[in-house]
Amino acid sequence: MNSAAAPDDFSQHTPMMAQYLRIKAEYPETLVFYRMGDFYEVFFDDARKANQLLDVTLTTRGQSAGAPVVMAGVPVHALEAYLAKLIKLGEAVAIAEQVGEVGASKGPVERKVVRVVTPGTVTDTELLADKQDSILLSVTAQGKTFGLAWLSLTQGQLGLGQCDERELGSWLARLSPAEVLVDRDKHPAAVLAARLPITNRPSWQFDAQLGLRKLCQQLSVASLQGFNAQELTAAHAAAAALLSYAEHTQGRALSHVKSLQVQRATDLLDLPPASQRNLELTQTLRGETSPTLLSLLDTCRTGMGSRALRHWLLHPPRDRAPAKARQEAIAELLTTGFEPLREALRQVSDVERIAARIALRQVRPRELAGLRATLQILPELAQTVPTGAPLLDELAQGLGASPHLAELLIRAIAEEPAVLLRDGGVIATGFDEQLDELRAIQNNCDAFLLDLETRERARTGISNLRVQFNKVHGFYIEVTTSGLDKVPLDYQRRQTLKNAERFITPELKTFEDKALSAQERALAREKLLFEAVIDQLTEELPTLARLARSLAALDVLAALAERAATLNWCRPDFVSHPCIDIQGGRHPVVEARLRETGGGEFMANDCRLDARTKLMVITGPNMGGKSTFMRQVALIALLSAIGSYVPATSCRLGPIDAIHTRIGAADDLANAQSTFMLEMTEAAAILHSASEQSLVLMDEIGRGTSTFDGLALAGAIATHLHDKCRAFTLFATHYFELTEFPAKHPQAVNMHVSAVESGEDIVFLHEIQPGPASRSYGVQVARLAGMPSPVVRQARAALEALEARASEGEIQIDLFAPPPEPAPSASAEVESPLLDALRDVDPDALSPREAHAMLYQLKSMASQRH
Ligand SMILES: Nc1ncnc2c1ncn2[C@@H]1O[C@H](COP(=O)(O)OP(=O)(O)OP(=O)(O)O)[C@@H](O)[C@H]1O
Repeated sequence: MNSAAAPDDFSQHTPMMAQYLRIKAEYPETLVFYRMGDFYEVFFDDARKANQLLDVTLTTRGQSAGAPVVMAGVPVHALEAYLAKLIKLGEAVAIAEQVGEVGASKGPVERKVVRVVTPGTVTDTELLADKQDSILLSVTAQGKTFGLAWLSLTQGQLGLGQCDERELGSWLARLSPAEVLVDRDKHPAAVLAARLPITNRPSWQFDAQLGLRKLCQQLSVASLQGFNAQELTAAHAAAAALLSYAEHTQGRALSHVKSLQVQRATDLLDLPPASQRNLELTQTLRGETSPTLLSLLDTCRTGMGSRALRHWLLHPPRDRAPAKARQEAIAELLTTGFEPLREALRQVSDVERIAARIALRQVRPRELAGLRATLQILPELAQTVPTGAPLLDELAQGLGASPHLAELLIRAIAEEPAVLLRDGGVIATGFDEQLDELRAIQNNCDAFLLDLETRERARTGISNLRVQFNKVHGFYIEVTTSGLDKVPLDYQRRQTLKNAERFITPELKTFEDKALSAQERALAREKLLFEAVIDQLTEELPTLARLARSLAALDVLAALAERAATLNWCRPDFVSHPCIDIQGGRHPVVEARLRETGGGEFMANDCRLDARTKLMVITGPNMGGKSTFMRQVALIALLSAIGSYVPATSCRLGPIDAIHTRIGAADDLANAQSTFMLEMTEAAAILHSASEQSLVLMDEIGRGTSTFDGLALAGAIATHLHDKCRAFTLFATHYFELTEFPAKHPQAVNMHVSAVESGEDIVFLHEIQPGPASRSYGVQVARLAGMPSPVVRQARAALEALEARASEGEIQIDLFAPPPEPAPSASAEVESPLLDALRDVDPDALSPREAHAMLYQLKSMASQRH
């Protein structure tokens, strides 16, 4: 049977199945974990899914409505591990707990969904990647405009943005959401292409007016004017679905979500998905997290720092002011020393996530102890922040979290609190008189029981009589079989064991009532007090959020300073005129890998582009270092934009608005059939959007098709980039014909990667030098790669023959000639004397001689025209 298609009338089912199906009907697209004793059970289709995804065994038990009940279960204690696995797979899980008293009413215990865990809304520390934020994104289209609204529940931050269809891919790559909410009837192609976990929501939830109202309510404002977001109606529509979904999964209002950021694509340096991928910023081309630029940079001491660093890297501002402020801070840290700050940061707990969990009232006692420890070391930590750079001063101020917060936590929370509140022992002694009294009763238990034992032994003469307690039977006096004849009359039998009897006396019963109720009351009291502490902490959420931001930014700055010092990087200079002037530039990741593997020294290279030289045609052998050189220029530009130092001896940069890359790489393998289409699609996108301030990397464009096609396209693309986009372009190619390009294009130059031949071998120098490469050395590279020698010999002979033939019958084609005008369309009214003349001819009126003359005249008119 299919549970999703189950009818609303569940009366033919067993009471428990009816209850389950009622819950499931509310969560048709979510796996429902239904608590039964020590297990969470899943039924029917959910069970089959769990069986596939989690490898848990399918069973059938009994029947309901005449069909066997298919089920699978996961043990309660292993829930987190299973949830983590499901979240990673992009699944959502609704957890239905037993909320009623056992036996309180007829039928099954009442159950309710207490939380829904989805990839974009998880807040459990165990389920979240330490170094990555979990973003929930909602996307919807209004006409041609796409509205985006996103939320980081753990940061308590909302974001809004709008873009057109072409830009949507960049937004998705930049935000890299864990879950995307879309209108169930309209799936934007870019969302599907990005292969992100999708959650369908009904169309009516994407309502702009509702969204605006919800946003205002959430942020406690009358309008969004103050955020410059009043007009973003498409984004409001996305926000409507976003907020209702987030509230629905948390089962409560999101009281801590109080900040809104409006992102405009024009504020950021554009990093399209292809650039993020090709430059291996956060993932290698194979999809691994290391070695990448982020893995090299991230020596942060806290998860907050690592997450902020990732954010900085994917959101480089175009405005240079923030980068300059960060540079200044790094310079100060380099002068004064960053190690003490980094050492202090080691002891800091994840304030950002703890704050979110306070807001969602999910915080655990130990997390509060962690927060307390962090608050206590803040004054010491603040001492390690150098003064002098405005940004550092501002961040140091953010560390001045109110001392009364630390004080509250010291007073309220036990030194080493229990893991769970329900175990007790969370509130510190001395915080609450009533709790202390209740605890004293419990603590006096031991003394009372010892005393009673001594007294009863004396009274009865049973020397091995024992007074004890267990959870099931409470307090009792145990007498072994040998002493049973001495048992007094006031002993009432409680339980019979094999070799002993257990009794209770009126005195012990009275004590038991007092002790047990004291324990229960103490637990209830602790719960109440804990809630009150959370209430007080909730008031301080803005302070905690500011503290988290300051700690994260300090961590990133200290890590960037450490990287600059360890890897010998320099501080880039920003200028207002167009230029990319890098001296001694290196590719940081390739350099680090060479060092790790003992692969030799990295060869540093310069790159000079300015208003007069905007395009480099780079030639040279495969493996010569072309791709590495181009990528390093892009990475240096990006690192500069985020305020980092860069791997170079000096660097001067004018304004840059985008980094576009077209690099054929591993994606070619994955999409073998569409390689050329992909290549052209990416190239077309670049030609459409690159501006004079963009940096464009074109690596071997045209290699996905036949030589002539490829060469012709490469020539035309280079021409467009040079003449129309006028972007800073690094154009690596294996088409030698393109080395002619600079001769006809004043802003282009030839560069090549050097290599020397020694005998039949080739040695790569990895040095970028002016001028075109002398030849391509393909055969030598193949030999290096271990190609069998007969193949190398045959290839060499064939190459010589081809070269000889080419030089004999060389045809000169102007690859870069301006394109011909498009042919006039048939319908267009074209002024043509030839056509006019032809129209005037009356063939029947012409003598053969005249006809002959006319033919000559028309022919001569036609050849004049072309
Ligand atoms: N500047 C450098 N210094 C030292 N080694 C380098 C340098 N540049 C590249 N290399 C080494 O050479 C290898 C090949 O470089 P790269 O992939 O950039 O060559 P390529 O010219 O783009 O080759 P292909 O045309 O086959 O893609 C790199 O993996 C690296 O190990």
